[in-house]
Amino acid sequence: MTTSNTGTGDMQPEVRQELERLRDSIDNIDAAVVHLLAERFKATQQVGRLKAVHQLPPADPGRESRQIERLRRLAENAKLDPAFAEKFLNFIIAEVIRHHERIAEDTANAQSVDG
Ligand SMILES: C=C(O[C@@H]1C=C(C(=O)O)C=C[C@H]1O)C(=O)O
Repeated sequence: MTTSNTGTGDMQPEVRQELERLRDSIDNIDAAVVHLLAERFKATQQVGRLKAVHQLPPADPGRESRQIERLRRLAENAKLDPAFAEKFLNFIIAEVIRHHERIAEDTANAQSVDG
């Protein structure tokens, strides 16, 4: 067992209060991020269905490059590490492309069953 302080038990009341205030703010921001991501995925699911019906490819590398450039610029202006912003967007886009591949597969299977 270590002696390091990992909890909030033995903290001065002012420090505890400030920590709670900051953590409340972090919780609100995390909730906003989840809601924004949910909205983004709702929109990308619609793009996925549109692409599947019109037999367009799941990924669009040109669009992705433009988004990454734009997000890096926004990050720099907001004093956020642009490399982190790029990694974060790439992580989300990879998940979206997986969804689009699945939608394309399901759509193709449904069309072959329908004849
Ligand atoms: C949502 C799209 O599909 C893919 C996912 C993207 C995204 O999550 O922003 C961007 C380009 C595509 O690779 C799209 O083509 O707009």
